[in-house]
Amino acid sequence: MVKICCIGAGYVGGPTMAVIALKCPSIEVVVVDISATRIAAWNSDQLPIYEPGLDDVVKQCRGRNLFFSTDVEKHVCEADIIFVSVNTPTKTRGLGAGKAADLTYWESAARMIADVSKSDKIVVEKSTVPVKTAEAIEKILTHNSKGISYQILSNPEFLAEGTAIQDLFNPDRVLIGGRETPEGRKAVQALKEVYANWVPEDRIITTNLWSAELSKLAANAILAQRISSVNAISALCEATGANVSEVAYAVGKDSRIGPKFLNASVGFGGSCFQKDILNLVYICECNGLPEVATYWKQVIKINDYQKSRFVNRVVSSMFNTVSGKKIAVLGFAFKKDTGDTRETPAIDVCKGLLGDKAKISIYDPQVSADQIRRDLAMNKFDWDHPIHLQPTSPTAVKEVTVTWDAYEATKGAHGVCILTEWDEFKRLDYAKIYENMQKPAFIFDGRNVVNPEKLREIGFIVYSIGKPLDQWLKDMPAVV
Ligand SMILES: NC(=O)c1ccc[n+]([C@@H]2O[C@H](COP(=O)([O-])OP(=O)(O)OC[C@H]3O[C@@H](n4cnc5c(N)ncnc54)[C@H](O)[C@@H]3O)[C@@H](O)[C@H]2O)c1
Ligand SMILES: O=c1ccn([C@@H]2O[C@H](COP(=O)(O)OP(=O)(O)O[C@H]3O[C@H](CO)[C@@H](O)[C@H](O)[C@H]3O)[C@@H](O)[C@H]2O)c(=O)[nH]1
Repeated sequence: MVKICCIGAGYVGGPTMAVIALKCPSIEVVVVDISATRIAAWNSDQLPIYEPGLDDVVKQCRGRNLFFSTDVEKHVCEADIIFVSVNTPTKTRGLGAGKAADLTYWESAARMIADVSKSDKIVVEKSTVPVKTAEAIEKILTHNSKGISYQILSNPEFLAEGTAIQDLFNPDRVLIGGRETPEGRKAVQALKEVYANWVPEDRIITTNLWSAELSKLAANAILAQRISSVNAISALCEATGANVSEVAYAVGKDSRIGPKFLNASVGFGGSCFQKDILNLVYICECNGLPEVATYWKQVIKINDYQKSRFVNRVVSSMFNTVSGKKIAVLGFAFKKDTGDTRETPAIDVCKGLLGDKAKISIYDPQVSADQIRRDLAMNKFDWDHPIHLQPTSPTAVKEVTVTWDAYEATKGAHGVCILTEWDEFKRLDYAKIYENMQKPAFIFDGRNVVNPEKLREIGFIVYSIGKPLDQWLKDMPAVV
C-alpha cells in the first residue's frame, strides 16, 4: 500500500488529502501538524475549517484510509510520498520584510524529513513557494542524506476557499513539475498515478520544476490583476455615471477576456493574493527586474486604494464624520462560504472606520467574535504566522461589538456596510432594517449584492461600488 504523509493540516493540507483519500482507497493518507488543537479538531465533529462538502468527505474516509496525527516524525518516516503544505507567509522582519516569503516553516519541515527518513522519498511542494525553492530544499535534504534518494516535485494547489471540494473533485488542471532526469520523471509519474484516479489525463500537466513553481505565483498575480483592473474601472464608473456591472458584462463577453473574476468589490482579500504578489515583486527585484516589480506592485496599490476609497465614501457621505455613530458591518470573512478572515478587506475597512471613531457592530455567519477581535488587534503580516493559530489575549477593541444576527447588528445604526457577499444578505428584510435605523439611513454595498433601486424605494441612501451615485453622494464627494 502506498503511504502518503502531508505536513500541515490547514486549509490546503486538510481538504486536499481528504479528497486524495476518498478517490484513492488503496492509498493510506496521514495528515500531520505541530498544532495539537488543529489535529484534535480534524479528529472531531467540529472540523477546524468551514468548507462546503468537506464534512462529508472527511466522514467517509477518516479512520479508513485517512488519519490526522501530531506524530509528525513517525508518519514522515513511514511515508513514500510526503506533501509539504505548511504556511509560507510574508516575512515580517529582516531581509525582504513585508515582501519575501518566510520559508522558516518549510525549512524546518525539510530538516525534519532529512533527520527522520530511513528510505527513499518523494517530497512534494504543495505550499506556494518562491521559484527556485526546490533547489534549496534539495540542498537541505541531500546534505546529510545517509544514502537516501529524494526527489522533489512541485505540485502547487489551485483550489479556492469556499469551493475547495468542488475544485479538488474537478480541477481545471493539476500541475506537476519535476527534475528532467530518469529519477525525476519516475517521481512525476508516481504522483501522476495518484491524481489519475479521478483527474482526466489531459488535465494533468507536467513541466520542469521552475515552471511549476512560477506558474502558481503567475496565476494568482493574473487573477488578482483582473480584480484590480475592474476595481480601477469602478472608480471611473462612479465619476462618470457608467455602471461597472454593465461594463464588466460587456467586456467579459469578449471570448478572449471571458466573464469570470470581473466582479468589482471593496477589494480582494484572502491569504494568497497579496502575499504571493508581494513575493513575486521581491523575486523580480532580486533578479534585477525593477520595472516588472513595479508593474505587479500596482495590483496591490489599487487594492489598497479601493479599500480606502470605500472608507472615505462612508465617512464623507455621513457629513464627513462617523465619530460616535453606529456602523453595522455585515460580513467579515474575505469571501462567502468560508470562515477565513486572513487579509479580509473588512479588517482595513473596520480599522479605517474605527480611526474615525465609529462604533462598529459586526455580524458574520461563520466568524467568531474572538477571531474578529484578534484580527482587528493584529499587526499587518502577522496573520499567517503560527502564533496566530494559538489563542492570544485580544487587545480590547472597545468600540466593536459582534452579534449573531444581521437585524441585531443594524438596530439603531446610522449606516450599514456590506463587506462579504453571503447569500443571506440578499434575502434580508431591508424594510425592517430601515425601520430600526437612524435616519437618514445609509447602505454601503462593498460587494454589489443588494438591488440599489429597491433599497432607494424603501428610503435608504445607497452606495454600490462602481454604480451610478445618489444625488446625496454626488453632493458629498469623497476625497481620496
Ligand atoms: N488557503 C488556500 O486557499 C491556499 C490555496 C492554494 C495554496 N495555498 C498555499 O498552501 C500553503 C498552506 O496554506 P494554508 O492556507 O493551508 O495554511 P494554514 O496556515 O491553514 O496551514 C498550515 C499548517 O501548517 C502547520 N505547520 C507549520 N509548520 C509546520 C511544521 N514544521 N510541521 C508540521 N506542521 C506545520 C501549521 O500549524 C498549520 O496548521 C501556503 O503556502 C499557501 O500559500 C493556500
Ligand atoms: O471577481 C472577483 C473575484 C474575487 N474577488 C475577491 O478576491 C478574493 C479572492 O477570491 P478567490 O480567488 O475566489 O479565493 P481564494 O481562496 O483566495 O483563491 C485564490 O487563491 C488561492 C490560493 O493561492 C488559489 O489557489 C486560487 O486559485 C485563487 O483563486 C476574495 O476576497 C474575493 O471576494 C473579487 O473581489 N472579485
